[in-house]
This record gives sequence, structure tokens and C-alpha cells, in this order.
Amino acid sequence: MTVVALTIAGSDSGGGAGIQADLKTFQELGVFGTSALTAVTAQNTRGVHGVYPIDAQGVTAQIRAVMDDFNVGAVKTGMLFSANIIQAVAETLQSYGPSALVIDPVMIAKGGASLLLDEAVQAMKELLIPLASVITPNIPEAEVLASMSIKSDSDVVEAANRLLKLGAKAVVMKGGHRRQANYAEDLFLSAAGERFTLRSEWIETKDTHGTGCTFSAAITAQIAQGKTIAESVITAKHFIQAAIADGLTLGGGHGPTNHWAYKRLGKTAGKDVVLID
Ligand SMILES: Nc1ncnc2c1ncn2[C@@H]1O[C@H](COP(=O)(O)OP(=O)(O)OP(=O)(O)O)[C@@H](O)[C@H]1O
Ligand SMILES: Cc1ncc(CO)c(N)n1
Repeated sequence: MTVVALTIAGSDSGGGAGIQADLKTFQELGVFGTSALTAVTAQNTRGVHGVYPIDAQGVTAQIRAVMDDFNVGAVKTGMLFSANIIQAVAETLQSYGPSALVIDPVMIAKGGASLLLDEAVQAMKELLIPLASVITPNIPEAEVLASMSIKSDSDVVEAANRLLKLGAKAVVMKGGHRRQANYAEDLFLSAAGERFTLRSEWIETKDTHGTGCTFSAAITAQIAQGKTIAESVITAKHFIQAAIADGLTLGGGHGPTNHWAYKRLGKTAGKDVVLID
């Protein structure tokens, strides 16, 4: 049976992040990808040159078109831009009953451009995060959502617990903005009490455009295929490690990761990833 996933996110004309990264990742992991566009960005590896949001009604209509016609196994959200769009997404998804929902709370692109208005943060916390099967903030996003600064390991745990209190069933605190010696470490915590760290070797590269989108899309593809949240996060870490390690060196700025690497490498993909209880 063909498994279907839906991404609700922005377009990256440069193809490394956003909806393009999501659809490529779904494809590589054997899932049929559908999409609802929230905004068009004029973007490349060097930065974001313009943001053109879709109106909330248009976002709702896209989600309805997909949900009314397909049996969607899992949904992910990326760039949502405004409070209006967040409200439309939350209400529309809820009207179909509970879905497996991965929230990547995208806020700022690598070059510093804002992909979420300040006014939208509250809507994200109140309307969307309570629906999350798992939320995958990077450290700056976790600081905003948990209203605290994150410096130490215990801050990471405290912020994760605050996000669980907002209603997410699980959280992955991504470590790409908080290098630990030679490692990139992501902390997984669930409301049911599971906890582990995924550690991989830190890769020296500037080609990290879209790492977060790719990682959360890989989680979504796995959940759609019936894996548990924890299993999905582990596979996604292998996927992103392989994709960063085999970066494509395209463009003059932060190049995209390599979505082909995971499948090509087979069992050796992300082989340095270690799970620490
Ligand atoms: N240099 C690196 N080496 C190894 N793993 C990395 C590196 N940078 C990021 N990662 C991993 O990539 C994944 C995404 O983390 P990151 O914190 O970069 O997300 P992000 O900031 O949301 O990405 P983006 O905004 O570019 O989409 C995590 O699993 C993280 O550990
Ligand atoms: C459209 C879009 N979504 C997400 C990100 C975050 O990487 C980006 N740069 N662009």
C-alpha cells in the first residue's frame, strides 16, 4: 500500500529547504509526498531575497484538497509565517480528527531572514503545539518557545519540559546550534517519560541549508509508515547525518544537504550515530 504524507510549509526556490527538501526526503524514504504551500520565498544558498505569503484561505483549501482525497499517514509543518496561517492550519487539521503531526517550528533562515512573524509565536504555542506528536526546535527556536535562554545541558532539559507542558507529546531538541566538542547531539524527551540523546560526529561544512527541514521530514515519513516516534527520530538522525556528510556543494553560500545519500549508503548511512540513554 502506498503511504502518503503531507507537508505544510514554505517554498525555497533554491531547493534545499522548505517544501522542496520535504518532498525529496519523503520520496527517498518511500512515501508519496503531498503539499500545502504557506508562502513562496525567493531564496538561494546565500539568503532569502523575498517572502510572499499565501492567504490563510488558500492554505486551508490546499489542506482540504489533500485530506479529502488521500489517506494521509502523517503531517508536518515547517514555515507558517503568520498567526492567521497557524490558526487556519490548526483548525483545518483538527476538523479531520487527530493526525500524527510533526511540527518544525521554523522561525529564522540561516542568513537571518524572519520566516515567522513575532505576532505568530503565541498562536504557535497555544493553537498548534498542543496538537503535536513531536516538535523539533533548534536551540534559538526552543529559547523563544520556552521563554528562556539555553546555555547548559540542564537548560536544554528544562526547555524541553516546558514544550511538553505546552501539550506536545514529544520533543527533539536539535543540537546543530550547540556543538558539543566533536559531536552534534539531539535530545529526545516524551511526555510518556522516554529520554535519550542521539550523538553523531560533528561535520565541518558550510553546506547545512535545510538540515532542520530534512530531519523533520524524515521523521514524518517514518511515522507515516507506522514507526513509533522514537524509532522515527533515530532513522531521521541517520538520514540527516548521511545527507550532511555527503553535502552537494552547490551555490555560493550554505549549500543543500544530499537527500540521495541515505539510500545510496544503505546500512552504513549515519553509522557513527550513537544512542545514549
Ligand atoms: N555540522 C553538523 N554536523 C552534524 N550534524 C549536524 C550539523 N549541523 C546540524 N546537524 C544536525 O542536523 C539536524 C538539524 O539540526 P539544526 O539544529 O541544524 O536544525 P535547524 O537549525 O532547524 O536547520 P535549518 O534551519 O537549516 O533547516 C540535527 O540532527 C543536528 O544535530
Ligand atoms: C521556505 C523555508 N522553510 C524553512 C527554512 C529553514 O531552513 C528555509 N530556509 N526556507
